Order: sequence, then C-alpha cells, then structure tokens
Amino acid sequence: MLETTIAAIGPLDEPAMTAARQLQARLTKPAGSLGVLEDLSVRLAGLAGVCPPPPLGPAAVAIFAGDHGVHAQRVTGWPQEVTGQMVANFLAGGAVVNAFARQAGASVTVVDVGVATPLPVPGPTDTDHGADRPDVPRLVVESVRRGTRDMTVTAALTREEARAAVEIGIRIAGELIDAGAGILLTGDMGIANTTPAAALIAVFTGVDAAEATGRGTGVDDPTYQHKIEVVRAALRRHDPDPDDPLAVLAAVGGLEHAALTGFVLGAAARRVPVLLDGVIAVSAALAAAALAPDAVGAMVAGHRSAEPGATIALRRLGLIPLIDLGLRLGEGTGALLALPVVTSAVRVLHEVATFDSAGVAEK
Ligand SMILES: O=C(O)c1ccc[n+]([C@@H]2O[C@H](COP(=O)([O-])O)[C@@H](O)[C@H]2O)c1
Ligand SMILES: Cc1cc2nc[nH]c2cc1C
Repeated sequence: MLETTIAAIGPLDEPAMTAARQLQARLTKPAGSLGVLEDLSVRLAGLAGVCPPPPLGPAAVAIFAGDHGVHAQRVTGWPQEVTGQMVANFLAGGAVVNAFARQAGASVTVVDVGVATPLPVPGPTDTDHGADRPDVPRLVVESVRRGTRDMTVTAALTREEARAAVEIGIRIAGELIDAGAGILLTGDMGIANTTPAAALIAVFTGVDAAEATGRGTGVDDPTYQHKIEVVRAALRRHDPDPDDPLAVLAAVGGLEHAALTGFVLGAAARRVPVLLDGVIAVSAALAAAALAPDAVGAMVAGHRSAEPGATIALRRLGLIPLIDLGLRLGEGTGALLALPVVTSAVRVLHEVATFDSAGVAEK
C-alpha cells in the first residue's frame, strides 16, 4: 500500500498553474496584492489540475495519538497518562481543537495509533456514531503497539511497525476523502512527542540536535539542555540514513509521526491539500517528502510553531506558514486557524471580478 501510494503521487499540473497565474493578473486588485494567497491559489490549482480549483468542500482534522518510550528519559514535565486523558477530552469535545473545529466547521477524527494507557473512553460501538454525525468527534483504534520503545536504548519501532503506522495514516486519509473531505488537517497528541520530532528534523535536514530541539510543552533550562543531549544520544546510537525514511521513522520516530507521514502521502496521492499543524506534523512531512518529493505539492503550512525545529523543517520543505501566532499546542489547532485563509485563497479565483467584467480601469 505504501508503494502504490508513493507511485500515485505526481507533480503539480503546470497548465492549471499557468491559468491560475493569468487569472490572478486579471482580477480587480493590484498584481501581487494578495501576497502568499496568490501563490497558494496557484498551487491549489496545480494540485487539482484545473483552474479555478474546485471549492474546497468539508474539512477533516485527524488527531493521531501515541506515546513514547523516551518519556522515561524525563524530556517533558507531563505524565504519560495525559495522552490518553486528552484523547478522552477530544472525544468529549472539550479540548482547544474541538472549539477551533466547531469554529471552522471541521470534523474531528481521533486515531489511537499507540497510546500507552488504556483509554478512559467508551468502547468503539459507542463512538462509531461519528461517521454520520460530522459534529461529533470519532475514535478510531488502530494501535500498532502501546507506545514506542526508548530511542536512547533501542530503535523506537521495528521497520514493520513504522510501516504499519504509515499505512494507517494512508488509510485514514483515504477514508476521510471517500467520506467527502476536500481538505485534510493534521493533528497530533503524544506527551514527549516533540523529542522524536526534533530527532527527525535533525536527521532529514542535517542540523544539529541543539538547533532542532525546542522546549515542547515548556521545560525549564536544565531539562531543555538534557533534552538536547537525549536527542543527540539517540542520533549517535542509530545514525539513521535520511535516504531510508522508514528506517529513520523506526529508529527515532513515533507512531503518530509515522501515521502523519502516511496521512500526508495519502492526501497527496489523492491530490487533496493537507494543511500541516505544528512541529510534529512538519517533522512527519519531511519523512513524507523523503519518500515522495512531489508530496510537497499537496502540503500547506498552517502556521509557524514556536518550536525552532518547525521553522527549520518548513524552510527545507520550501513552505511559507500562513499564520504565526506563537502557538505550540498541537492537536491540529494551528492548522484549523489557517483553514479560512486557504478557503479564502480558493474563493478569490471563483468570485473576484476581472478588470474587464467589472469595468475597472487597469494601470
Ligand atoms: O504543535 C506543536 O508545534 C507543538 C509544540 C509543543 C508541544 N506540542 C504538544 O505537546 C505535546 C508534546 O510536548 P512535550 O513537551 O511533552 O514533548 C504533544 O501532545 C504535542 O501535541 C505541540
Ligand atoms: C494539557 C495538554 C494538552 C495538549 N494538547 C496537545 N498536547 C498537549 C499537552 C498537554 C499537557
């Protein structure tokens, strides 16, 4: 499934992008005055293969949740149980992501790819009502294992586990698109997951652990220095080859990072835009780009996370974040805030009059 997905990912359509650029030049506004939105509209036309690209249709956020063996190295101030407890909060509709999803009109799907603790939520039969109720968060349990292994001791995942998680992400993307989603948004939940995100960013971009690592949920100075050393130790132990992205995900990744990699690939293969959230999403996007370089065409950077690694990853991907509000929450919150910017970019191509049609004089 991974191989067929990668094979289905192709470049942006040049004629559609040319048509979008020409249309932008005829709309009743000074050329270039919509800045990044103009480039975004051109890329979305290239992804759809038609200008204007179809209106985006329903948005779906998928929150991939997992736990991390490296939590044992004290890289975060939060207990591991918070991952499962927040999953319950997402399903109850009480998290920030739920408030933002209601504001944006997006559905919420929570995917347990590897939460360590038993979920304090009702069984699957009590939660599958979400399928026909887009306003109700839905739980999908696809646990590969109950948390990764400690990457400072051994590989976080086997290659097979990493592949399984990637393929879950591909499948979730396909299911959401089949159910009508026109844009996918990434979300993540996993106490300690900024540590593997930093390691992935260091491997795929070649920067030092100290540059890729941030404070995550907000650790103090000694813990931050220790966290950098933990990332460094994992990189030294595994020395992962960036040309073998599955091996990188297995050595120093996480189950939600791997699933997000697949989610991005799945969107790209179906030529549906995928709006990236924070540092976990962009670390997974680097893995997706390493597996399929053309997948970058489907990626839209929702925001610039406060985590320093996010900026490094976005620069490598050549993506400009749509908003920059100092967010560092995850869950998909930054992607949801950026959603109206993306829909507005498409709306411009559909709704704005041309100089000719509106009788406005040109320069
Ligand atoms: O999205 C981000 O850029 C982001 C930045 C910092 C923290 N987070 C969230 O916080 C959790 C991980 O933080 P930590 O400090 O435990 O590694 C995890 O649930 C992430 O969703 C998310
Ligand atoms: C409370 C809490 C909520 C979160 N949402 C995403 N990551 C999180 C981490 C914590 C600690």
